Amino acid sequence: MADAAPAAIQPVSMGLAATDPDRFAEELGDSFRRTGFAVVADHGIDQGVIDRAVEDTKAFFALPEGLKRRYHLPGTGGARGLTPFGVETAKDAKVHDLKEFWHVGRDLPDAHPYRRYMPENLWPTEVAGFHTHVKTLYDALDEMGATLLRAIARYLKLDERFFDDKVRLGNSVLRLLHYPPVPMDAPGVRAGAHEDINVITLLLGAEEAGLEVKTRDGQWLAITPPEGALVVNVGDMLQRLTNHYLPSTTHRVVNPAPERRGLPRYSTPFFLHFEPEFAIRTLPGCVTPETPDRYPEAITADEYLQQRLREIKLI
Ligand SMILES: O=C(O)CCC(=O)C(=O)O
Ligand SMILES: [Fe+2]
Repeated sequence: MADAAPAAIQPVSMGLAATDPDRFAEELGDSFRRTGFAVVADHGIDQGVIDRAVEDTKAFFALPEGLKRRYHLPGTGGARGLTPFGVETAKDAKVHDLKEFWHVGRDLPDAHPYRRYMPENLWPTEVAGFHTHVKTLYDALDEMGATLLRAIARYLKLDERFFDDKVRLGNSVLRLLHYPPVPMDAPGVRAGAHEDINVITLLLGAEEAGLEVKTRDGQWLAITPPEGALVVNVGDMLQRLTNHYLPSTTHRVVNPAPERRGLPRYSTPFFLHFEPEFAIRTLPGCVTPETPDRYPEAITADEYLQQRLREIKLI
């Protein structure tokens, strides 16, 4: 008999974070522990902030190819500006993903010691509001991420502020993604199966179908968040820190059904990272006789990131 369809991921209400933080931490953490993913309803980020950034994203990607390419800086790992269609390839995949994207990172003063990890942002001058609107969304997601990490710290029985100083100047990146319409004979998928490298990912825009997560028993489960919800998932850095107590699960974006192939898809994952010099060392509370430490060697967040970017052909 075929396996039963896996149960959809139940939304967790962000409102609980203020009224009942223990329950919020429990519901969020249990969802992560089961699937590596959580769906967060009523997240409180102003819809206008999201809409303005998404409109400007659409306007940028509608520009002529030659103009857009002026914002591609080869050899920088795609950390800022445009990564054109046909570059990113999921680890071990044979064909590239069907997407192009723009990366925005943290703004730091010129003389800041972390500037060697976080180059200056690029801003397209062709779309008037882009800089202000996209930066506003970056800041909102940065703050939301810190709030979610307090709940995760609570779930892990750490001091609630454990993550605060480890992510305050994190090398976090907002990715504005455009998946163009998919021709019937296109090789590959919008985004091949992969795990995220970072600590947690906050994803807006997954209401348009396509995102799927691999369950423990190997089935693909469609993520179908209610309108306006935020999808959050555990990345490899948090998986490593927690000795796999919180799993970083494989996910992908499949091509649309034939009747929807003519439509583009836009989404905006925020990859929340640690500060580059933070040493990722297994949390003692996540090591037991049954689950010995998988990572006796610590690694800095930046070293780990560089290793992984090589694997996905971004550097
Ligand atoms: O577009 C999406 O819904 C997910 C994108 C994703 O998984 C990624 O860019 O890492
Ligand atoms: Fe991803």
